[in-house]
Amino acid sequence: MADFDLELIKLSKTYPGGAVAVKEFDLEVERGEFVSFVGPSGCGKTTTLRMIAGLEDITSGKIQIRGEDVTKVPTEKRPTSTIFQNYAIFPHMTVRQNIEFGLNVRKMTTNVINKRVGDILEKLDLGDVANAKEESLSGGQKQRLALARSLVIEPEILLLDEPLGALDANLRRSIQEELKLLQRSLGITFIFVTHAQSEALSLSDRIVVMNAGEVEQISDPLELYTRPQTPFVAKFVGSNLIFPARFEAMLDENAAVSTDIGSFDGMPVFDRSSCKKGETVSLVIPSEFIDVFPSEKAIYKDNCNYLKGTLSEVDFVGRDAYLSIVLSNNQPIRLQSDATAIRSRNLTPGGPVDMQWRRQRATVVLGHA
Ligand SMILES: Nc1ncnc2c1ncn2[C@@H]1O[C@H](COP(=O)(O)OP(=O)(O)OP(=O)(O)O)[C@@H](O)[C@H]1O
Repeated sequence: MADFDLELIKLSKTYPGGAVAVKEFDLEVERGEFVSFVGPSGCGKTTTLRMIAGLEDITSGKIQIRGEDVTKVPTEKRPTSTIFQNYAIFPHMTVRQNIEFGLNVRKMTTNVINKRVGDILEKLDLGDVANAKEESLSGGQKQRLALARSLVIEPEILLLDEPLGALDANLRRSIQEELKLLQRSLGITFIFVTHAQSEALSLSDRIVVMNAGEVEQISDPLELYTRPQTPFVAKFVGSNLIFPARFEAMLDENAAVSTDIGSFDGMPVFDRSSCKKGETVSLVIPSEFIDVFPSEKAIYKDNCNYLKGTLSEVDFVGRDAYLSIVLSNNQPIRLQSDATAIRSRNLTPGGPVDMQWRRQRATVVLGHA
């Protein structure tokens, strides 16, 4: 058996009109991984998914599934199944008939069809609505029907294009949990396209961040959130403070940088030996790692960096606090913090504050956002 379930090798797509949608996309996915594609609208997520499904021709590169080159294999012969945002449920058919459809197309025997459909109806808790049509199904049931229809053909890879996009926020959260549990219990590979980075962060084993047809970073959610590799990812994922900076020198493991508002340091995510003094970099600090104190109450520690500012406003929204602060160069920033911690500090709008974070929490990336 091949090592990887799915391999994209320098996969590229230029549409006939000349639009370059995907550029030399390399990816290796292990069996049973949950991998999400995220990125701004038009960055090439759907095009990539459609190329994997065989719904879109590729311009160059290669797609391998379990070690076999499927680049020229027609969509119905690929071991993939796709779920689209609108589910594409046949409205004139019952739930059972919708699920049977793919098996009939594949000319399976009645015995196999009955067994598989019965199993999947039970697994996805659709038995009670087996004879219902789309119009009488809830959003969650439609979503499960779309899953059932895709899973019944026992694909090796399930491709999901914004499958939760049509659901309201509460239903979306509960279906997210179901989806993750189902994926784990089936052990099949999921490739998931979403606009919602929080969804990708909570569901995925790994996330691919795309920008203008190119891969910016492929990481697990924690790494992506805490160690962005590029200014684009720092801006796109999480809530980071990003300061344009110049590289000064390496201090042990950390890179020392200078900015308009002072000198700081952080973990470099570039080749340390090749970065030269004066090089353009950005200092990235996840806002969750920043503590804010009234200036007179700050206790200075060696393993931390500090930044002074003036608090202009605090908003409490449930468990979060949003602090608006103006820095010494008049730059306004906004920080998201824990409401309980902020309440306990008696911060006064208009007063001076000290922001503190552990040096190791900051990341230094090459280039400016
Ligand atoms: N059929 C097409 N013909 C020409 N250009 C296309 C076609 N489909 C997509 N494109 C272009 O290719 C690029 C990538 O589109 P794609 O739909 O893959 O992006 P996406 O990241 O999935 O966007 P969204 O999040 O909005 O769905 C865009 O610039 C888009 O305009």
